[in-house]
Amino acid sequence: MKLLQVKHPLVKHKIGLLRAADISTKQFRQLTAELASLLTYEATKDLLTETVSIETWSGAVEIEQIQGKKVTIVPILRAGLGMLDGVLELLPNARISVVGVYRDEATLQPVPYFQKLAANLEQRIAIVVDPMLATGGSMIATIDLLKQQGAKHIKALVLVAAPEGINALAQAHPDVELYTAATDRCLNEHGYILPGLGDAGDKLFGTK
Ligand SMILES: O=P(O)(O)OC[C@H]1O[C@H](OP(=O)(O)OP(=O)(O)O)[C@H](O)[C@@H]1O
Ligand SMILES: O=c1cc[nH]c(=O)[nH]1
Ligand SMILES: [Mg+2]
Repeated sequence: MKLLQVKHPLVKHKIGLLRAADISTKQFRQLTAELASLLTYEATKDLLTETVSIETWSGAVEIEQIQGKKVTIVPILRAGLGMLDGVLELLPNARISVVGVYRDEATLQPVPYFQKLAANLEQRIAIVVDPMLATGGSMIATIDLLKQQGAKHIKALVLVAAPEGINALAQAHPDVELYTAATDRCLNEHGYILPGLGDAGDKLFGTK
């Protein structure tokens, strides 16, 4: 599996701010969206362009346009919604495919509960977004579902990844590309990432 930890200074700075225990809901939301944009910039570096001729004020000019496959963004409910606006900022025409998966607190197993996917997934690059890759179960279940519906080209964007989740995802879906802002130490006995962010969904939605 291709794994890219984005080392840009802005990413390092913003992920650091996101870890503060006393962060406000507003700041958590804002940084999550900003980091999502920065990861999207990295994850779209290999999009192909083609040269086309357009009319400008000074005559015909050749410009480059993104060609080929269209994109669908796939936020995993709930916490993935916090990244959606940041991705849309750079890909404003992308279709959105929503997948609901929660992690059973006792078993840590993913429980899918919603899906509404864009059409023609086989013709699209799917960019799956979720701030946390812990055991990897939620991401793997989402990618299983996308592949069952025809998706062939999948990139996953996360803010914090645990080694356990990276290994599980690499085993289950070696063809997927994973972009992360940080790779953390390990999971605790409740399956939370250390040092991590805590519960990203609760922080984004102001629950608990
Ligand atoms: O890698 P995993 O072990 O599957 O854990 C990561 C998942 O857990 C969190 O979701 P959660 O179940 O808390 O749902 P929420 O987003 O609705 O809070 C997080 O947003 C991921 O989806
Ligand atoms: O550390 C973790 C693990 C799963 N889900 C979260 O929101 N945080
Ligand atoms: Mg949660």
